[in-house]
Amino acid sequence: MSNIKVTSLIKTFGGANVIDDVSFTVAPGEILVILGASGCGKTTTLRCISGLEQPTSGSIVIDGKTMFDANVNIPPEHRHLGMMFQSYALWPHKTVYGNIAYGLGKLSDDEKRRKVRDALALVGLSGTEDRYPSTLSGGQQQRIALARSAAARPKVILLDEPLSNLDAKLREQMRNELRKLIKELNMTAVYITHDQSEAMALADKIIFMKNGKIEQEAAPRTIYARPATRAVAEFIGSATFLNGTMTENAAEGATIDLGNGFKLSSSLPLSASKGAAQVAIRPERVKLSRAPTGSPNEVRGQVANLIYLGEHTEYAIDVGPTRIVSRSQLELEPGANVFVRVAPEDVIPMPAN
Ligand SMILES: Nc1ncnc2c1ncn2[C@@H]1O[C@H](COP(=O)(O)OP(=O)(O)OP(=O)(O)O)[C@@H](O)[C@H]1O
Repeated sequence: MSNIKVTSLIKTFGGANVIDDVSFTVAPGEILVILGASGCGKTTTLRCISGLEQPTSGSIVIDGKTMFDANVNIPPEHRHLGMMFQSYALWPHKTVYGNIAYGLGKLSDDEKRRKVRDALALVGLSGTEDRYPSTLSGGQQQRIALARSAAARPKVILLDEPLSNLDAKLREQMRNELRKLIKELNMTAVYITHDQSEAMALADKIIFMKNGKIEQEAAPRTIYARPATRAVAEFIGSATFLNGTMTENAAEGATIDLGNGFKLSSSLPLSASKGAAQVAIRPERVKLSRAPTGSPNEVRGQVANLIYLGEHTEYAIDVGPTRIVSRSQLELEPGANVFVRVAPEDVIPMPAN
């Protein structure tokens, strides 16, 4: 069962497919985050779901009802969606009550009052009906904006970078709160952002988009530990990419020879069958020691340079002609000899080009 089903979605602007055959589903109560660089098509996808943008082709089904296909195009106001967009700021000249009640449409005054009261209780701001947005903190305003989106109790809420106007600290606090509230309200959510840590913290599932296509769809942990492509590995966290020659490749794992006396084994198979191969390793997974530990994938290197970052130091280690980045708490000087190791399960195969 899914609450949102997008199938073969295409949107063309001026002859170019900015959404290029995108399909995904969102389960009831799930938070889907669409992540990707500016211009990858996130907003356009969300606008198609909301009905603000008309797709070129494809279909969109929400809660079992077809909202768009070749024969149907339900207008936004009849899709019963909650929307929280960056550009939908609160009206400064309306009270909290006025802001929330405005979106409720044609209801009796009593019903409106009840719904506003319920929505404010949900976000923990009961009793603020008569206040103006400017008398509330940034975080409280954000909660009012969510109350406004949720007041009609939509099953599905769409959020487009709703936290981007907040400062870093408040942003972090609000994203946790937002996730909690969406879960408490039992809403299905599609959230778009280009901030990877926001995506990680909020999502049950992440879709990574590039050039209007989905590069990977997976749980946050999987996206981080098993990025499917170089673009995903680069966007989420940082990584060193190593090229070598594959010497072994089986379902239980693979070995690539980096050509500097360092053979790296991976506990995952490589997608190529023979020849050149590429793997990625995360700096925080590259371990350093002054003496060898006897672990697999261990090699001697030399500290080329370092950046002290407080909780750890980022080292560039030269292993022959290969430079590997490591984040370590070890204190080493430039030029120091060091042993570098990376567990086979942390050697991530990249697709063959
Ligand atoms: N109305 C339009 N007319 C022409 N091109 C458009 C229109 N809307 C979007 N585009 C183009 O479609 C592409 C995708 O835009 P979209 O806004 O969906 O990207 P995005 O991933 O949300 O980016 P951002 O994070 O910057 O908002 C961009 O190249 C954009 O220039």
